[in-house]
Amino acid sequence: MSTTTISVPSPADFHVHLRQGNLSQLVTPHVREGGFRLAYVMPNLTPPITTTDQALEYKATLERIDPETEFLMTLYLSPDLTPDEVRRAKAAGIVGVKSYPRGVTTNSDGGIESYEAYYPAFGAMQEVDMVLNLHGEVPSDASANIHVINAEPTFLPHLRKLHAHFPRLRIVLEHATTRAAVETVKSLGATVACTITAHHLALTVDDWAGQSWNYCKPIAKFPDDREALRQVIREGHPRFFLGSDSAPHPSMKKSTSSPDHGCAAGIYTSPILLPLTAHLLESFGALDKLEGFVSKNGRAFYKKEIASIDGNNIVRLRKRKAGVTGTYSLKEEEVVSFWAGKELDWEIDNQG
Ligand SMILES: O=C1C[C@@H](C(=O)O)NC(=O)N1
Repeated sequence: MSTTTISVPSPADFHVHLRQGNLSQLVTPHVREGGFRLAYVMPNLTPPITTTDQALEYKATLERIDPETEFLMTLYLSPDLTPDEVRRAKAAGIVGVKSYPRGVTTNSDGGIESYEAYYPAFGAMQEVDMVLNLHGEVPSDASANIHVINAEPTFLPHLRKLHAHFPRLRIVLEHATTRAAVETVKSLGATVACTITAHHLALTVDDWAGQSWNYCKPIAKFPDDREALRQVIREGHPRFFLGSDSAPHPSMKKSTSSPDHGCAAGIYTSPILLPLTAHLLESFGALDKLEGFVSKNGRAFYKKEIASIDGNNIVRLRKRKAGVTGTYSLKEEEVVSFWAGKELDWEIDNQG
């Protein structure tokens, strides 16, 4: 690998929010502009995507916006997900089901309150080989001393239990932020994997306390937790891969300048994702793991290996400092990218 250019075969973002309406028109092309060829699309729209028909309609809309990106669709876990609906979804090419515990993040009001209630659906998913994507936090509960800092470690027993009950069900713990989560996933079998975001490789608590643009769920944790995320990438562990959780929100909803609304959880990385990931991996000595982290590992877990490697699906990065564009807008929509105003050491050279 040269130190001035890197070629990555068909990068895949295994966790991204592409929204709806004008916001979707604005952000969907950024997946490709940010260097990615495949988007694993989250279903937390309003209303959420809970049925096969809704997911297919959403997919068609995204394909109209960008016909060249491959969109893999998910359903939002809800009582609509009967075993029959699982089989229908599988037959229609839907890849996964995303579980949001109630109230932990954006559009999770319809989220779940018990995993056991969904055991029949999980059994059907195991049978037909669909993937279960877990937002790995439990809701805050002052009476049990559960809060945003310990919500992920407190969730991990649920992951262990689900894997024990459904050992052949492919499960992804999404956007891990703690050493405890990394160690738990490593200790489990080949059917359990884990996504890591780019922003959690950069941030710790000090970066979001008082800085609403860096607020997301799960929140970035302590330096030692961030080090565990970096270390597992340095090791090249095959069950850990990129899922950006790129989550655009209108600027007004990220700003704390008005007292009548809180700050939306979500960090927007799509437009700069591949250069940002290369920049971060290089900063902690893992640039040689870039291909595994952004392409091979996730593709192997999802059984979406690249059919043939040719110029069309190679994305090249070159080492050159480039400023991060701050604001993107379309009609009345405006979003601001992570690291706006900063510099990255890598930029996309050409796209096939
Ligand atoms: O899990 C999530 C959801 C996402 C969103 O905005 O949809 N934002 C987040 O920060 N985390």
